[in-house]
Amino acid sequence: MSQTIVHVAVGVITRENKIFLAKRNAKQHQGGKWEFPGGKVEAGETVLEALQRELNEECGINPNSSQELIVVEHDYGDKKVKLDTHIIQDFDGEAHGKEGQEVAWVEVTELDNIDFPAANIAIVDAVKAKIS
Ligand SMILES: Nc1nc2c([nH]c(=O)n2[C@@H]2O[C@H](COP(=O)(O)OP(=O)(O)OP(=O)(O)O)[C@@H](O)[C@H]2O)c(=O)[nH]1
Ligand SMILES: [Mg+2]
Repeated sequence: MSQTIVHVAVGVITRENKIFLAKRNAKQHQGGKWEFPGGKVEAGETVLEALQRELNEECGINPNSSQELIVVEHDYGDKKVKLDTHIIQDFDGEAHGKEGQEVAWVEVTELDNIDFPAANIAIVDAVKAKIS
């Protein structure tokens, strides 16, 4: 049976060679793993609108600009996702776990040691190539 692809806006929030990560709630898909904040693009929304909304809801920041980084499609078996990933260097507000989630600022060089969902391997490679 063919599955719908879930379109996700993902934000790589960065400052001084560090990246802001959040831990996924145990009950969520890929629960307990670390993620780049973001979420599903809703009907009638552009990716950038979804990115703005999700980063505000989840981390309390408002991006002033963003750059496209990579689009990753991945099939988890139980779910197919398309991660539309953007780098955010310029933002207002102090990034924090607004929904009570665990968060961390991690050096780019440490990203290889983080427990991410499988789809994120390609994102991490793109981040390392772009920021060092
Ligand atoms: N935000 C985010 N989602 C990711 C990443 N990697 C990855 O595979 N995903 C997958 O993308 C899908 C959608 O993301 P999400 O669960 O954050 O969506 P959302 O904020 O709208 O959540 P909700 O459904 O709990 O309201 C999930 O299946 C999640 O496992 C990542 O780095 N960041
Ligand atoms: Mg989310």
